[in-house]
Amino acid sequence: MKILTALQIREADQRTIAEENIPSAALMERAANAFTEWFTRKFPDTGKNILICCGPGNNGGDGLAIARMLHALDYAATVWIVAPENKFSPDFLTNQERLPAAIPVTNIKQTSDFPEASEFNLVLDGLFGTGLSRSVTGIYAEIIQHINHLPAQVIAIDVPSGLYTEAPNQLGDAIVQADYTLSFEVPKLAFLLAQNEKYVGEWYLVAINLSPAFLADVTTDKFIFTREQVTQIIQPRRKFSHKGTYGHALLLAGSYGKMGAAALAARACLRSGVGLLSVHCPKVGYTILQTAVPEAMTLPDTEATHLTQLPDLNTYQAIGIGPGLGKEPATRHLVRQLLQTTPAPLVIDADALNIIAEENLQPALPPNTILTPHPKEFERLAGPASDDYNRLKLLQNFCRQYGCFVVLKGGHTCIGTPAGDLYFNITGNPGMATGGTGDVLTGIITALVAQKYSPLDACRLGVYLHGLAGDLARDQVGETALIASDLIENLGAAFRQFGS
Ligand SMILES: NC(=O)C1=CN([C@@H]2O[C@H](COP(=O)(O)OP(=O)(O)OC[C@H]3O[C@@H](n4cnc5c(N)ncnc54)[C@H](O)[C@@H]3O)[C@@H](O)[C@H]2O)[C@@H](O)CC1
Ligand SMILES: Nc1ncnc2c1ncn2[C@@H]1O[C@H](COP(=O)(O)OP(=O)(O)O)[C@@H](O)[C@H]1O
Ligand SMILES: [K+]
Repeated sequence: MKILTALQIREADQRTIAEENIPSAALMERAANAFTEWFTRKFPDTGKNILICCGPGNNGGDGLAIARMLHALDYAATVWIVAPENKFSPDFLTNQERLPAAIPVTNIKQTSDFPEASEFNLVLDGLFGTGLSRSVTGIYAEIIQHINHLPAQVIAIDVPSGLYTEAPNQLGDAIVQADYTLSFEVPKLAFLLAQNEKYVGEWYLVAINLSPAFLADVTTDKFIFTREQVTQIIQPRRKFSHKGTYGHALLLAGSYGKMGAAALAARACLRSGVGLLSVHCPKVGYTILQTAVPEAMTLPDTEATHLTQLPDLNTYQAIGIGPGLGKEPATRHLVRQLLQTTPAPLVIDADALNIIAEENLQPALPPNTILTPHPKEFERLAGPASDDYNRLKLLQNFCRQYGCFVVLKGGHTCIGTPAGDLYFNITGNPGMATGGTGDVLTGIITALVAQKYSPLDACRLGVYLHGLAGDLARDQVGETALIASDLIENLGAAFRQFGS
């Protein structure tokens, strides 16, 4: 699914109106209908007092149409029209004419127009949508502060008012802090970034059937990957296949006190369909791994506490390195050697990433290598980012410069490709913010690479299924008690959703 800019969304609206030969107010009606349908399912209690704040543009027009629809469904709707300049979009005016006289309306042009405090349970924010062109000031900013201080749940129509859809706001900008954002047809980049969490809340998309031809043709470098795409990527196992069909993976992982990371990565790798798995670990890990993961073969290093020597690398289809590795001098040397000599594709995580950053080994990364940093590890590799938008730019530049795939982990994990494209994930939950879940992801992606998925498909499939396993685990134990092993236990159920 493509992530579009505000400008592209405006073009999509216009193309839809032209191709269907409908008035623009009909598209607004469709949007308002879609919003109302979602709203009545989410808030079926018609006893609630609903305030609908409308700005002067089409976002306000949506608000007026929604007010009319909610009124017809017996909800108690009150409208505030905030427009100091008395200039309205044509579709706003159309919907103002259609507003039933029974709905109370207050026109607000200045602070003294503010009504006496009333008791609202819900506020629908229709001040500004994708038409926002500058920071909000004056009476609009006052209204936004007012909304943010009301003890009511706030639902943003299309976009939280005051939030730019694809660029950072200025510090101190007035922005609506929504509990929910219900957006039309396409996701906006702003929704996917941690810095906007308190404005966007939980976000949902509703279809308004924008021109399929336009959506197919429009170009973007930012995407969300969907369940449908995962269905297309995932390969069923074949009847006459054998363990050789699904690849032999090697994991280089673990050090004294961190063998758990190796065990988690190994178990996740096996649960993700790899044919054979070997784990190269320090000698202290031998008994631990043979006991915790009997399905894996164990190749002990000559050194007790950390990895010092590469094993023969010639029998593997994928090599994963990093979980629990430590940063001893001999291990640093091993990482450097691996980058120079690997005959198989690499998946690199954790301390292996830190070693690459500290030793400035980025230029030695073999093409199409997959790196799986969290934001701190990425900062060590690519330098500090001024904000989440800037971090995405650094991500694109890094992937282009070194010809690699980077899985930048977080609430919406983002995969960068050597072509500079970005793919965002929508599965997963905050229960996964716990030690070891990243090691699980390394194991999953290594298994998928060993099974000959392309690097991009291995990343997309791996990240999606990892998050889905987390969501299934949450259904069982909740978010607080969730631990990394729960993800592994739920990988089977995640794969089974795709018949695999
Ligand atoms: N036919 C369409 O174009 C459709 C539009 N839709 C709605 O229309 C919205 C976009 O509407 P508009 O393009 O009218 O824009 P908005 O309603 O977001 O903004 C209205 C106007 O306010 C002005 N403005 C921008 N920033 C301002 C600021 N900081 N202070 C004061 N004034 C400011 C601009 O001139 C802008 O055009 C979408 O978010 C969506 O809610 C939906 O009804 C679907 C159909
Ligand atoms: N709030 C969150 N929502 C969804 N996924 C999350 C969240 N926090 C962390 N995760 C996921 O959990 C994993 C954590 O990995 P990482 O930070 O490397 O932890 P560790 O090294 O301790 O295993 C990543 O895949 C990340 O996307
Ligand atoms: K809005």
